[in-house]
Amino acid sequence: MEKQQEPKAVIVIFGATGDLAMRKLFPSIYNLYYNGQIDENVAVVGAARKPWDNETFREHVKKSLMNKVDSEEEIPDSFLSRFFYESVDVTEPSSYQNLQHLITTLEETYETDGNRMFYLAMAPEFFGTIAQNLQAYGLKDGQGWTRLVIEKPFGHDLPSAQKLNNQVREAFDEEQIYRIDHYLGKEMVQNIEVIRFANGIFGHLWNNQYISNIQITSSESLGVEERFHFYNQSGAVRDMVQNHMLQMLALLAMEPPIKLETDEVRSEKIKVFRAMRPIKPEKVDQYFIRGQYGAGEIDGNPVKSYQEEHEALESSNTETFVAGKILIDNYRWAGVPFYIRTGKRMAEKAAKIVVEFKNMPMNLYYDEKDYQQPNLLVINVQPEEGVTLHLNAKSNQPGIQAEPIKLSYSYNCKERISAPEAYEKLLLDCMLGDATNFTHWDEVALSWKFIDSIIEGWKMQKPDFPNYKAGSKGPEAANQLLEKDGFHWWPIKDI
Ligand SMILES: NC(=O)C1=CN([C@@H]2O[C@H](COP(=O)(O)OP(=O)(O)OC[C@H]3O[C@@H](n4cnc5c(N)ncnc54)[C@H](OP(=O)(O)O)[C@@H]3O)[C@@H](O)[C@H]2O)C=CC1
Ligand SMILES: O=C1O[C@H](COP(=O)(O)O)[C@@H](O)[C@H](O)[C@H]1O
Repeated sequence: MEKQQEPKAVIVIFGATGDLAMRKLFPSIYNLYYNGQIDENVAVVGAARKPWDNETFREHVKKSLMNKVDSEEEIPDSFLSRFFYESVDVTEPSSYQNLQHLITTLEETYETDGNRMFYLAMAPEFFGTIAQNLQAYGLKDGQGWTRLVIEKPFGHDLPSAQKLNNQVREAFDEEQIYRIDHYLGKEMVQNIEVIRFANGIFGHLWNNQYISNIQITSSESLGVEERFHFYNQSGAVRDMVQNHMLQMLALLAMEPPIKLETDEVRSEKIKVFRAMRPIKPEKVDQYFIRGQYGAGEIDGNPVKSYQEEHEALESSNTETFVAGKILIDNYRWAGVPFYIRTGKRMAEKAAKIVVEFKNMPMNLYYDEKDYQQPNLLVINVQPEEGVTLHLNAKSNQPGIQAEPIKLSYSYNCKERISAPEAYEKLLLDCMLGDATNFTHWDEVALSWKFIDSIIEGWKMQKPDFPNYKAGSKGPEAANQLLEKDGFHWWPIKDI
């Protein structure tokens, strides 16, 4: 994979007036600029239908940074002046001709070596059209590299993802396509590989001889907000499990790649997706459970049920919570359940991975009949970023010989500089030609295949929704899923 160390490019953001650009993309570009990771050889073109000019767009970009930067911090003109706006309708050929003209001019001014990044921050129904028009009107054929960043969701199921992929692949090569999964840009998700492959104590124990189960949780306290329309057609399994949760699972389960290179890492992840035991639709209830929140309370404030949030959601059968057990049928993981859990309107906003090690065969310090304290490796993905190792050590309490202790390391406290945001890292990776933390088509296809049969199983029966209270830990069935295997969910707070 060709890599380039000096980020030089014209970045075209389709959907530049939208929510993602405002909340994530502009602040990330600013941080890259502020930290000196991009400089004079980068220009940004915002493209959307609003009839804005450069000045209006620059004001909008400035506004997007206000929540992110110190109130004293002036956004320098040298930063804002590299933002340009082109009013386009992505379905109109003339839009691409105008864009081509602007990009070519900026390439000369900013000496970008003809490199072009097209970021599709638009509704998914436009992904294929834009890719094909970029090719048809010659925007893809610059003098340097051209890369296409595609937001999620990449399809709604395997057939639609396949159709979209065919459209995109008619115009772009796989090497040019950067399918974004922002969890792969998170500091602690990237840390999974380092923890596993740079530490003998974990590397040697990372298998079914020593690990009893692995739990991956991403819980949110927010509801569906303005995205209810999209979310109601998608649900938690498509919105979170098909992508973020399975990507974390793949990083936890994959074999060590022979090198830390894009193709090697991806190929190990793909093997994990191939080894996931398919869930037959008629057996879905044994492996996956779903939930939808009813009214409840979060931080002392009353919260409406999902169905009450908008009239379009009335009597909706869309799940806002999923918990599942995934088995990986290979030599390393046979018999070790990977439990995943994600939901909206839960008590906490947190993402966490807990690796539970098997108990000692004969523990001298804990009576077999009593509750044993297994060793846990906890990877705190967010909001705190860090790792905690749960061990047992001598107790100084009278009558108690051993007690659980924790060794903790928090990244948030490490240095004054905060960890870069996921989007920031991924944008830079794309400019540097590093696709390791983007998903290959085979990963997307295999994960949809796995998810589709779960959804097929769910379609066979009407769910009994709502089945968990907003502000709770999810439906009781999620606890039973683990209890029948002799396990329980580890808490997501204070662990
Ligand atoms: N927002 C988020 O937190 C997340 C979003 N995503 C994904 O990112 C993508 C964008 O999401 P989001 O920003 O929320 O969406 P928004 O609805 O906020 O923005 C959509 C953008 O598309 C533009 N647009 C719509 N139709 C056209 C058209 N025909 N021609 C040109 N521009 C058009 C709109 O601008 P205008 O009206 O001016 O044309 C707007 O800039 C989606 O794929 C979403 O799934 C993924 C993860 C999180
Ligand atoms: O992709 C998505 O992720 C967010 C959760 O991301 P996080 O970084 O805040 O954990 C989720 O809210 C959204 O529904 C989903 O589309």
